Amino acid sequence: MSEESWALAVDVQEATTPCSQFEITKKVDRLRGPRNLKGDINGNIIPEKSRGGGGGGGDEDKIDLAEQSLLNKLIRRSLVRNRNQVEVLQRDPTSPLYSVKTFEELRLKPELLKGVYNMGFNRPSRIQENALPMMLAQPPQNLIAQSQSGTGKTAAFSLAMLSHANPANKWAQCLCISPTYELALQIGQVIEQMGKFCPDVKLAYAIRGNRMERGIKLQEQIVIGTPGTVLDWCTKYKLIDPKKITMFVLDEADVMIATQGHRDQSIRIHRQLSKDCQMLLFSATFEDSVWRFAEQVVPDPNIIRLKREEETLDTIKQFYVLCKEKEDKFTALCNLYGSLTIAQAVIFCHTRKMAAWLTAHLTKEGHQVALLSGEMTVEQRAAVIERFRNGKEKVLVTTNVCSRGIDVEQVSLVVNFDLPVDMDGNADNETYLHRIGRTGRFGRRGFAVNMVDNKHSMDIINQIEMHFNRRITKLDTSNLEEMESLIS
Ligand SMILES: Nc1ncnc2c1ncn2[C@@H]1O[C@H](COP(=O)(O)OP(=O)(O)OP(=O)(O)O)[C@@H](O)[C@H]1O
Repeated sequence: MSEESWALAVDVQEATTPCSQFEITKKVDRLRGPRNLKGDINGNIIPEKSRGGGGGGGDEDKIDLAEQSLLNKLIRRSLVRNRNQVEVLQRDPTSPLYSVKTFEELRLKPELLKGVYNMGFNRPSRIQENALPMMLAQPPQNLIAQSQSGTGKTAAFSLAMLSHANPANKWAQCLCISPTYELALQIGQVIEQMGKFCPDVKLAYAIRGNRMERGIKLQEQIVIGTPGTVLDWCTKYKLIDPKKITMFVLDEADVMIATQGHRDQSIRIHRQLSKDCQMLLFSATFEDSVWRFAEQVVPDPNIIRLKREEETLDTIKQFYVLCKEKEDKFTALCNLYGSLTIAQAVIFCHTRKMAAWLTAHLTKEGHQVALLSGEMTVEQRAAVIERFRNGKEKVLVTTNVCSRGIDVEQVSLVVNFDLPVDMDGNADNETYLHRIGRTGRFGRRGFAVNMVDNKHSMDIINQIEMHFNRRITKLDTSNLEEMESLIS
């Protein structure tokens, strides 16, 4: 079928049997069974291990778990919203369950409390309410805590380590391992900031490049590092006596086990610790593999979980536009943009090449455009997102690489210049949800426009419609009146 005729066929089909296709695909979807959607209204980047960005095409961006995590940290300004209840599973269900509503209730050292308030924290976050009393309890309790990125885990264990460290003892007492150099530095910054008024508590970084003399003993009470270097410091250089570590923190367990060699190194470090050492493990996700690892590292754990908030398409109007080729998509995009009052828009392309092409053309048309793609460093990506967030550019063109990284409340339009597909070329519903889920946040109305340029992409739209059971309406961007009446 030629492009003209398939577009016509779609028109005819829509005009005559408006719901039939919708119904059929719905049935197919039911047969396929439910899919595992991990919603996140906060725009967190979620591991996409199983996906390669979809559908072939050469230069699509791949996403690295540790990079995602770092990007989240770099662009996050505050706690993410989560209205779900925290689930607590106590090791000893008969012991009373403590939770705190204020930092004062934790009876912290005044200098530490000052550091917490100095960071602008007024009250504990949802996960901190339960995790902090458990981490600070006497006798020490082991903990496995899972909640999405941005809910306050790092701040919680930083506070626990600062509270636990005894400045009178000049040896390493708290050991924290993190999957990468950059992530370790980020944690270190939190500890330094929070411990600003506790000058006697010192921090050492066990990361590559930080060369130490063999045989001397570390004087610092807190050590943060990556598994390889920490292992060297414990075994080869003997800078740390693992038996004197009384608090062990394993951060980002999901990222850790996804990184080659880190799982085994973490277990080797763990084996050297004393049986009485308090074990704390944190993870943003909790697949079976993470859980199995957690159980190995944390005996007799208390477990705290905060489920993600489900993302919803309820407040989002979804459309598709029939186009012939990329130039046509571009014209449709310009029509759309010219006729609507749009605060800010995010446009998703499948490949870097397409994103670069679109950015160049939009810029030529006089739009202020930001481009985000995989060849940039994480810091560059964070800077682009920051500029966009501050309204320096009104349009952000991007590939899958940050489909979940941007948390910009003023985005009212998301355009799928290329539709999200999985490696088999089928609709990638999860990515679709995350892309357009960033409009219409917190009860605001948002619009999503999908560019459809062949029969296959029309099939994808149908698959998405059925999956979410939400209508995606055809939009004619050359008909201003129709467009205004639909998008209002
Ligand atoms: N009690 C609090 N009150 C206000 N802000 C907080 C509080 N706890 C943490 N924050 C802030 O919220 C943001 C997220 O916190 P934090 O980094 O601890 O979360 P996280 O769950 O470890 O996420 P990630 O793994 O992505 O770092 C940070 O900007 C942090 O400064």
